[in-house]
Amino acid sequence: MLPSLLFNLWHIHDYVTQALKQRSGTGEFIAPWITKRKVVITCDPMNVLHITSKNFSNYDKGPIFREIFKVLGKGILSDAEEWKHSRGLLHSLFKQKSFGMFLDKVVKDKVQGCLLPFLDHHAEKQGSEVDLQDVFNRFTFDNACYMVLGFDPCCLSIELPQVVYEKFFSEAQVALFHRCVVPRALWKLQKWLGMGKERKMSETQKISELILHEFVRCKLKQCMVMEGSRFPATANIVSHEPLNGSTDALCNASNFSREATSATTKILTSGNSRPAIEETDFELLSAMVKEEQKNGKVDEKLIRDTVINILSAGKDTLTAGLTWFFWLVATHPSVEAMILQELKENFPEEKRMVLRAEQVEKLVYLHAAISEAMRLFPPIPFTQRHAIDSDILPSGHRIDAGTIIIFSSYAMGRLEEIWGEDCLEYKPKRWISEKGEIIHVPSYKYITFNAGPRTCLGKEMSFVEMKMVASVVLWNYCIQVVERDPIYPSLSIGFFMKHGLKVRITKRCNESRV
Ligand code: HEM
Repeated sequence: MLPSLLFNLWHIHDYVTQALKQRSGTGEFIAPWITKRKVVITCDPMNVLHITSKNFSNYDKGPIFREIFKVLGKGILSDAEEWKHSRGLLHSLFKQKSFGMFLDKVVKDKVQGCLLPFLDHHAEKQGSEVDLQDVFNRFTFDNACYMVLGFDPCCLSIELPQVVYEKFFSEAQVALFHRCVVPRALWKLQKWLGMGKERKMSETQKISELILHEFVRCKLKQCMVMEGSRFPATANIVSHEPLNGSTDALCNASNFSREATSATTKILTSGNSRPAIEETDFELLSAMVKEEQKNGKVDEKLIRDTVINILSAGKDTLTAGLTWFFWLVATHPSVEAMILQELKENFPEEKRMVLRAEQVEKLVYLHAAISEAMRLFPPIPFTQRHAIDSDILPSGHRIDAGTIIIFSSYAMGRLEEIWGEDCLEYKPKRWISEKGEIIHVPSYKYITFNAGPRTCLGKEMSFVEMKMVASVVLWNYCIQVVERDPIYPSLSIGFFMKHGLKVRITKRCNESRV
């Protein structure tokens, strides 16, 4: 299958969807480059239920995932004890009311302070093109950093500055996807030779370790000072150097690292356009340190890995989700009209429509429009698992120990059996019941946020953030897609648009809200 796979790589998700359709939802093949293991690809909801929930303990991320995604370390995106520990920790933090309030404040401040001024600026320069994907990428990165680390790198500003860390974060996505599809020996060789995407990859690893190493260290020190005698003796902190050596050695390793060092220094010492973290704020890194302290041990590396896991889990997914959503709305005027109608009915007094988290809960149609966009274009289009022991799937396929199983969320979102004959159409109404409520679709059918014990921890906050952004942007601006570059996904772990989403923005007048 390799020649066919490589030939169809540019539209891999549609190719897989078609192939699965011809095989009643599940196909298997031997992948010689993955040590002759069997790979099973499925979009059968019963198989997905089995793997993610019913026989959960038999399916982990496995050694191949760990090798490919080594850059993510051993936090919540790993297996076994590290996963359990990190999941418990994050789950308890995310459900706290103060975290919800902090999220609301962070997003609202960023929308008001950066996103709206940026869009106003471009709306005034009529005719100027904006890449909305890039805008959302910067927006979500700034928010994620502020929420997790308590600093705002200010990637989203009118000058669109190059922020080294963000740039390499995005490049790592492409390199990781490359590792998933090319023979292992090839990417290993490229890594050894320091060539191509692998060169970028190792630079990314160096910089993320460098920056986070410094950051977590700084934060631990700060926490010690703030908490005084209540904070742990240093002996309780399990300390680690970055994987690739000491900070100094990293700085000397390449030009890139020197660049990174100055970026780090800048970040650590200044550059915060938002008010500094206040006492009542709930920045995750400090909250994690405090929570770990209650358990008697602060593992610096685990905290660092958890931080990088949250940054990568939360940033690109939201960027991809927002980008495809805005493209679909801009190309479906009837959906846009319904969203505006709902805003008008629910918030007749609001001028700019910068809503709070509790306000966006009322927006059922908008919720449906976002769910529908992520059905057709799931921000994580496929998920991989590894079978620990042999098993038989509900579809009858035999699974040997060590088999890799991939479930395609993209194909599942386009299954006629689940969504009906019009499954390829963008129809938010399919999500709304006669009573006007959101119809619950079980997560093993709508797999966008995964299912079972490893369901996404950020699902609710993602809807809140996306609704806050969508309501204010659609209310205030008309978005016209520039029809020049074709719209199709890039070959990346995150489901981005290959050429970005180029649009022209104008201010919306009252008449166009009717
Ligand atoms: C539209 C936005 C999002 C989508 C579509 C999404 C989707 C997913 C998916 C499919 C997984 C499973 C990945 C796998 O097991 O291989 C996952 C896991 C996870 N997500 Fe999200 N995610 C989104 C946003 C977020 C945000 C904003 C956060 C947090 C800030 C977050 C935190 C997590 C975490 C911690 C996990 C790991 C859960 C575990 O393995 O126990 N996600 N997400």
